[in-house]
This record gives sequence, C-alpha cells and structure tokens, in this order.
Amino acid sequence: RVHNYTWEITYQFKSQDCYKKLAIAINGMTPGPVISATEGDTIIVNVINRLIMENVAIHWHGIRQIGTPWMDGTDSVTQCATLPGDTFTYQFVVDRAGTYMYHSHYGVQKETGLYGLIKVTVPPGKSEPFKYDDDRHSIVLSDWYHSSSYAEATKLTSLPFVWIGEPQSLLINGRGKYDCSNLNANVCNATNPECLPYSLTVVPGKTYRLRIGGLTSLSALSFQIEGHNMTVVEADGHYVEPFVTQNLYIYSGETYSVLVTANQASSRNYWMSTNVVGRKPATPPGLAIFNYYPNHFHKLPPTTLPPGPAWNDTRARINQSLAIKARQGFIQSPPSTADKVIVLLNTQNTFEGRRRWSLNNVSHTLPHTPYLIAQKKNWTDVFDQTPAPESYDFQNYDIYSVQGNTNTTSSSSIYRLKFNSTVDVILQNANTMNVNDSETHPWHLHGHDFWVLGYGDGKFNMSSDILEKYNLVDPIMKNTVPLHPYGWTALRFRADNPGIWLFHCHIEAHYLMGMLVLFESGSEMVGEPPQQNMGCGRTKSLMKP
Ligand SMILES: O=C1O[C@H]([C@@H](O)CO)C(O)=C1O
Repeated sequence: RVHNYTWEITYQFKSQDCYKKLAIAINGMTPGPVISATEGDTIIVNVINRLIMENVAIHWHGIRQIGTPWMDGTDSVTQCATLPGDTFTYQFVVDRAGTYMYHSHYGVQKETGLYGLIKVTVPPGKSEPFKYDDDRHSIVLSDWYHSSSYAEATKLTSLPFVWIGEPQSLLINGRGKYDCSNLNANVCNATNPECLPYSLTVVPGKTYRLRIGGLTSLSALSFQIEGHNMTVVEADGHYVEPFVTQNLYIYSGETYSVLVTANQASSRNYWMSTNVVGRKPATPPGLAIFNYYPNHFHKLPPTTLPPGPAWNDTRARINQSLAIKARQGFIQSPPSTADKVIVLLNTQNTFEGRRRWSLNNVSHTLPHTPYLIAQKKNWTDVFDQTPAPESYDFQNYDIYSVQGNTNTTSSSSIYRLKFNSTVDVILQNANTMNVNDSETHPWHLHGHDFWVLGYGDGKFNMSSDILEKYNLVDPIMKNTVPLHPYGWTALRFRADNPGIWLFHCHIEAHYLMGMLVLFESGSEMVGEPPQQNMGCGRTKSLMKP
C-alpha cells in the first residue's frame, strides 16, 4: 500500500501551555499527524514549505532508509533544506513494524513543534508476542520554550554565548499548563481550550498498548500513570523482554510501547505525568488525564499529583537502561567481534569564545554543501578529508574534573567505514565545564540500528569491560541510546547501508554546538542526487534550468 500525504508547514500562534507562542505546524497541527502504516508500505509525503522566513527538512527517525539515503531529511548531510515556497517529496518504505517518529532536522525547529509519531503495524498473518485490546493511542512527550526559536539559535551560536536554559513547560500530546497568574490574558490565558490537558479514555479491565515518543529538544523525562504499572514491550522498533515499571525513563529520540491495564478503581480518573530527570529541573511536570470510562474525560483526579522519581537518581536510570534486552525468540545476535572500534570522548569546551561540544576534541561544523552530494561529485574541498580521530588519550584524561580542552579544533571531517564491516562505538562521558557536572546525552544513529552492548560507570576499560560488561547474548537493538553521567555506553553496528549518516546527540542545542559525527560507507553504491536535494552551496552548479 502507498500512503500519500500533503503537508503544509506553516507558522501558527499556538497556546500549547496556555502561553501564546509562535509554533511551526503541519496542516495546522503540532504535534503533527500520526503516520499509520503497515510493515512494507510506502510513505509519500509532499512537504510544502509555507514558512516565509526559513527552510525546512524532515527526518524520519528510526526509518533506516535502506537504499534511499536521499530521503533521510538531514540538512547539510543528505539534502539542501527546502526553501520557502518549495516542495520536497519524501518517499520511503516502512520496512519494519514498530514505533518511530519524525521531526525537523533544520535549525531548532524541533523545539518549535515540528514533529510527530510514525506507527507501523505488523502485516496480516504475522503475530506479535504480546496481547492488548487497543492500539489507538500514542503519546508525544516534548518540552516547550516561550522565547522564539530565532533567539534560541542565536544564543547558542553567536557571541556572547548564552545557554538556553530549561524549558518553560513539558507537553503531553502538545498540551501543558503554564502558570498564567501574573500575565496578561492576551499572552497567557489559563482558560484557553488549546491548553486543556490531554485525556486518554480507557474502559475498565482492558489492556492498552501506548506508543510513546520522546520528542524533547533538551529534557530527559520520566513518564508515569498514577497507580498503574507499565509493561515495556517495544523500544525503537524492537521487541523488549517484558519488564514492569512505574516510571518509564525516556530520552529524546527514543520510542517505547508499553502495555497498561485499566485495573484500578473505575470511579475516578488518574494522573498521567512527565517530569525532568538528569538535569536539575526548573520546569513543572507535564500533566494529562488517564480517564476511566464513563467518568467525564476532563474531570481532574481527586488526588494530588504523586511526585515522579528524583531527578538525580542516576542509578535508577542506569538500571532501566540495563533492563532493556531483546525479547526471547526475537534476538538478532550481534557479530561476535568488531572490525573497528571508535572511542568518542564527549567533552564540553570553549572554542572561539563559545561553549561547544566535542568528540575526541573535535567540535563538528557542518558544511554548507550536503556531504552526500559532495561525496558523489567528488568535491574534496567541501569538507575536511582528514579522517576524524578514532580515539583519544582518554586513559590519561581525568573525566571527573573540569578540563580546559584548550586544543579543541573544529572540523567537518568524517569517519569512513568499510562497507559491511562491524563497528563498535564506545561513548565516553566526562565532566562538563562546570564543577561536579556530567550530563546525559541521548545518541542517535541514522540509517541503522545498533546493538546496545553495555553501560558502565567511570572510564571504559578496554581489557576488562569488554569481557565483563558486554552483553553479546541478548542485547537490544535501538537507534537512540543514553550516555549516562560520568559513564560509558558501548554499541555495535554493521555498516551495511550505503550513504553518509549522522550519529549525534539528540539534544537539539548540543547538535547545534557541534556534538555530532558522520559515518560514510558504501557511498559509491548510492545513485545520483535527485534535483530536489540540491539548491544550496556548490550544488547550484548541478541544477538543471
Ligand atoms: O551545553 C550546555 O551548556 C549548559 C551549561 O553547561 C553552560 O553553563 C548546559 O547546561 C548544557 O547542557
């Protein structure tokens, strides 16, 4: 089946959390529509950019784009962003059942509401290893800033550098509640129906599959439903060996399916809530209503909101990360060894007066001409041809203290991987430029899934951690994984999808601050760049009149 969509991208004043703000919407909506399809279907989305001030590019996060690298939707990597007035037609196959997402990959548009979920169901005749009564509900978790995206992008990229700070609100399916009490009702109106809390209606006794997407620009979150257990069954399109939790930790770029049974007293409604973890919160929790039929769907629960987990309980979050394993019967075993190991030391630095993020002391700068086009055309001066550094002298690096990192450089260099080779990446965290501070970074890989081999505290130890901490038996496959404070995360993937692919921190501000690398492999097998991917930088020379 082919699903055809036409999306008009427009600016809209929205009161998602009662505060009126300029958002970016798809056909008037933020979050955008859920794309629902069946495994093997083709999705065609005509994206019409009706923003008068800025370009657009949309990334289909978790869709590997096998054989369709030109459709990955990444500005500066696979395409020139689409100009105001222009249309880009994305066409790709959703080749695997699961829960995915889409979002802008241009500027800080993710922060402005340009995102939604992709729900891919199993084809007829194929069964799933768990049962539920209902699969109609999806939940988009996001964070929300009141200041304009232009101001936010400027703060992060110009001098003086200004950190954007914590978001004003957390949204559940695009709805939150800011405290309007001291503000003019034209700006913030607590009775605006646009900010009524999202309400999910359940029938007592039934079991629901909730598909949840982490679409925050900054925050790591915990999600909970008052008085109810959640059984985690899917992560990033892969079946999880089921485990029960009351607090689902979810990092930007991750998707989960959980099963929830409406098995509590049915005479009332319950809170659904989300709160910031991993960073000291300055944002109130996001609220929604878990509505037991036939109670009114906007009747507030009689209870005060139970507190979420402590924001700084790193151990609980690591324990959840470790609990996510491939489901028995669905294990895709990883290759037993890697052909190449890349260690990426994650550091915060000052570079040319701005705060930046670096990998092995290189803070990435994207070229103006997309990599994949430059590579196809052999334009060797578009990006730095020196190979990106595969390691760092991290055995001598003190990850627990503020380091100067004064020899940081900025580069557009890439990692070239032998096609079909097996690659390990060890992400190593460190202290930021603030004392006693190490952050959580959700790392996302485009074009592939990876096996999550392990997590550990402190500095990675090549001789013992591989033997003692790697899980080669039932590792989950994912496309996004957290790197916990002062810890390491190891992953393995096969470079089997021809193209040039981003691997980056999914915190939008960190991406803008250089926290990304690129993996090239088999790009000689990629076809010629389509016209619609061109128009910027050197590609103008290729455009047909
Ligand atoms: O990149 C970041 O910069 C700030 C802070 O470190 C600047 O003081 C912060 O919280 C980040 O995540």
